[in-house]
Amino acid sequence: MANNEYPFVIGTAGHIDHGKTTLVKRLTDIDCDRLVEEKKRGMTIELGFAPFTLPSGQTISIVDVPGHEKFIRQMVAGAAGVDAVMLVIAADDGVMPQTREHLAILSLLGIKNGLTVINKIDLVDEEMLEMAVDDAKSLLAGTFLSDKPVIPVSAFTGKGIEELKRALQQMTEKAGAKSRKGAFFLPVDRAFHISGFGTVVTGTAINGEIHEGDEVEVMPRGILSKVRSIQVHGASVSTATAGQRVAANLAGISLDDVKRGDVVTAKDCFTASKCLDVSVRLLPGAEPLKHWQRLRLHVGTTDTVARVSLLDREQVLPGESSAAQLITEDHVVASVDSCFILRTYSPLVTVAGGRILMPAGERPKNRQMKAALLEYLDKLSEEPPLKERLLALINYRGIITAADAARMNEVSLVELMRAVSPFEARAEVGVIRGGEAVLLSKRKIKELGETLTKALALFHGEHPERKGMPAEECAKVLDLQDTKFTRELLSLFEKQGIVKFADDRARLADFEPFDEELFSANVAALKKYTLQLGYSMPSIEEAQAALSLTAEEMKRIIAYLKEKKELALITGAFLLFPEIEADFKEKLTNISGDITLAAVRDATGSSRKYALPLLEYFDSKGVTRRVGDKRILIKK
Ligand SMILES: Nc1nc2c(ncn2[C@@H]2O[C@H](COP(=O)(O)OP(=O)(O)OP(=O)(O)O)[C@@H](O)[C@H]2O)c(=O)[nH]1
Repeated sequence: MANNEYPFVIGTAGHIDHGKTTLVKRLTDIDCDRLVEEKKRGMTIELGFAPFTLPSGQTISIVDVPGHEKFIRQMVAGAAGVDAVMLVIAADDGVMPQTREHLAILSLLGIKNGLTVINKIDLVDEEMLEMAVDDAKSLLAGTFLSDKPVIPVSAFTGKGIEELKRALQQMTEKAGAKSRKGAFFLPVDRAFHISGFGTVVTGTAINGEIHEGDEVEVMPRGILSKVRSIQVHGASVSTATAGQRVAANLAGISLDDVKRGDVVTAKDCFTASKCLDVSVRLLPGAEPLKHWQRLRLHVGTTDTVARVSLLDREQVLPGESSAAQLITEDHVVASVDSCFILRTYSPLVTVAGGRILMPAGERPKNRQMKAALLEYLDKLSEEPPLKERLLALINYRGIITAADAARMNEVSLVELMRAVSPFEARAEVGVIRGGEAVLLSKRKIKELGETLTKALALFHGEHPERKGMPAEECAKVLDLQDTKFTRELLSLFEKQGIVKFADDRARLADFEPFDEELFSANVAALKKYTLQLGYSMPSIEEAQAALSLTAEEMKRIIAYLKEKKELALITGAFLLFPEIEADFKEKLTNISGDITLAAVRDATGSSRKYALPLLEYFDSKGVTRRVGDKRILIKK
């Protein structure tokens, strides 16, 4: 960029033949009606950019937006890169229908700065001029131009032009260019081939900058290319900045790969989508906008068919705004905060427009998601600063990779992490850093924490012998694909005091950890000791004393063996292992006569103290049935 060049773009608007092109020529000495076809038809059909030197010596750009109703979509394309507008009204004609429509569209496109020029004053007398000015002022009332200058000129004779130049300088100084930080975004308004050169695209850069040699992506198809050379206003440069009119020669792609409506962007920064989250405003004179109404959408240089999904109402009334989703027929690549226009088909009339809140939206799958989406879009409608946008996104999604959050907000990962860090410090957002960084909302952490603590309580009950749930199992419980991520999450839970995480296992904070190996050894010792005693089975207390176990250890071993059905406690709290149970059953089967207590005692070599409770236990299990003082074997 030359030193005195300032990335500020003024667009023209106004009714056909009110003298926009003549005025731009008068200001800049450039005839934007340069195409042969335009000359033939006497109309501007291609956006014409002209460098304009302010009285201060600074050079800004004027884009001569065509005036004919048919070419409104080109104005939308141009307006996306416009900082201020010059609305031209001919003094002899006054306010005309297209003056009104253009003003409405400019408001919808979010233009906030500008001034009004009353042109062709050489054709009217004082009184007519006064009327034209009054007429203009009543049109401007309540719009962004109401408190801005209205300057009478004659593009033809040059009268008033110096005043206009000064007013344009003041406007530029006061307004300042739009903030255009962020990833490079260039909606393509023309693509053509120059032999010996290759494919060239032109457009107004909306965000960021590009340099010679940069890798870029042609969206929505995601075709990668390299910037071979760049021109700004016809001069070769090595860097082009947002706000400038750019021609870029793209290496390695053919003219089939890129067309008007595509977007040349920084690599991996934008997402092509068929669902745009927006704030839509219906023009005061329009018919009510119905849910699922099919309209023509213009955004940047793209136009396509879109259905308007109203999230919380059946219709939007004239003059009202609402959060909505635009469901498009083609993939659209839009930048956050860019403006759009909706037009009916027949007649082809602009009815609504608004701002894109989130370019890659998701259709809500249920009522709860819809409510969350609405809350999120309401927040975005307030045009919050980045930090709050991010918090709203994280709260809405619950869990999102930092890379996705950065892409959706068109900021670098570094900027994103910086913006998130105060929330992390206040535990409003959880950040998982191992591998790809992931952001979690407080609510999501709570939900996941609750799911995990419930699962752990069950787990501890079922596996009292185990120290905790392995990380892999936790991943399944939490419905997370990635165990590595789960481990990081478990560490975060530990930091927040939700669970304990050690030796790759999670356990409830109040669950007593213990040595699993020692536990297994104790289980084996108990079994060995009990089986050695045969039919003189020990009570819990006897076994505990014999093996020198604590009451707590014994309790855990018994719970573990019972859970695994490897131990039964029979009346009087004797320990019965399955081996003895099986042996007892076999012995009963082998008794040739009646199964009496005496016969059982003899067969097992045990005393009444053990034989009777064993028989009663078998009765309770339905293996035997007592008839008088005998037993009948039911299950053999
Ligand atoms: N007398 C007079 N004629 C003017 C003035 N400005 C423009 N004209 C004439 O008005 C006609 C239309 O001017 P343009 O500059 O082409 O108008 P435009 O608004 O750019 O028109 P479109 O590009 O078709 O939208 C031309 O014949 C101009 O010579 C002016 O200040 N005084």
